[in-house]
Amino acid sequence: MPAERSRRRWDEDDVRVRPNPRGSRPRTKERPVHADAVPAVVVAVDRGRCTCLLLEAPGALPAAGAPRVTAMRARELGRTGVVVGDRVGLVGDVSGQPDTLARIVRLEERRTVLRRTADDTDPVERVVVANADLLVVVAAVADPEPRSRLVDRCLVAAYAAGMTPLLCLTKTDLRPSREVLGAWAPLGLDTVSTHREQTPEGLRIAGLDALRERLADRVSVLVGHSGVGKSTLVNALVPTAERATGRVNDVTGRGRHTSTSSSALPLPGGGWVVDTPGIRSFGLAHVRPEQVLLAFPDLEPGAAGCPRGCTHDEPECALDAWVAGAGAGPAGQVRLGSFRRLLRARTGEGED
Ligand SMILES: Nc1nc2c(ncn2[C@@H]2O[C@H](COP(=O)(O)OP(=O)(O)OP(=O)(O)O)[C@@H](O)[C@H]2O)c(=O)[nH]1
Ligand SMILES: [Zn+2]
Repeated sequence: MPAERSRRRWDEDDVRVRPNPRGSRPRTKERPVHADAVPAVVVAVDRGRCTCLLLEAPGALPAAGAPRVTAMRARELGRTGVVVGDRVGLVGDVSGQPDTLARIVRLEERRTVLRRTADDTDPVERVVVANADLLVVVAAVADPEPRSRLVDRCLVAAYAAGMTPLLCLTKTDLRPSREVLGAWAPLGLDTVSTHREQTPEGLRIAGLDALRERLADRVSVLVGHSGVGKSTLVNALVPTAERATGRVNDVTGRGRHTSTSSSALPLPGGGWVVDTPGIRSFGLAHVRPEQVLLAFPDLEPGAAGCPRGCTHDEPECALDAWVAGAGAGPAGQVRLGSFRRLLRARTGEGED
């Protein structure tokens, strides 16, 4: 009963977003009662205290060296939680001096919303990161073996969040990436790969340039199963991050370094990476078939003939006829298969 109640409460103030590939400017959700509020973005949340970076302009990305202000949510925001990536308005002491505290009086409407699922320790499905652009799905080609269902689930989470997915295959020094790419090839996913190599200076991660290019001037979130090399990547990308790397812990699914709070780290080349040590799975129960279909523009027109409320995975679904009539081109059948695989990945217990 309490879980059900809190979930409903959460849903009431939750922000609904539509995937917005063009990334238009966020609209203001709360009435701007505080005309003097200064724009900022939340880069870390720790027990109700938010570290915010002041912005030159409300829509801008923060500069790494922007003034840092600690702030608390004002009561007038109601129950709405503030998460990393939120764009906010601050009043009060915004000097950023030690022991000062500003107040968050405004929360801008979220352009993208990445959620994580309820779990044993927390029965409420929560927003983890707001306004991130790119979901980097990190999977190792080996050690640990790639888990296709988990990758599929991450992709669905990206589409549902309104974020662009990027597949990052790590450890290609252990096995050629083409051996594992087959499962995702029909999705036409943007993919990069990284590997470790021995240099006279020691071990280093190679292949980072392509990844850096994708991350530049965007806000990205790295997700992936424990041990795939996320911390190693973050350390290589953000030399000051110093995240602990560890062995795979098959029992807990976590590495040695576990922390529950997310934080955004500035990339030397511009842009931010959000480190979310807590995310191991996503809540996908809320994801509608239509949201996943948006990721398949070649199939989308075929759904015009579907019955109302079609799950797109039922005998009456018009997509089969559309594909059979070559409406989606020569790859239509394979694409439809991938679409339905992603739909099915939303539900059921298992791998993650
Ligand atoms: N062979 C090889 N090993 C790698 C590579 N990248 C990381 N590793 C190793 O893989 C192991 C796991 O790396 P981590 O960076 O800790 O993985 P993680 O995804 O952060 O894991 P958690 O912290 O448990 O979530 C470590 O022993 C790394 O040294 C790579 O490109 N090639
Ligand atoms: Zn249908």
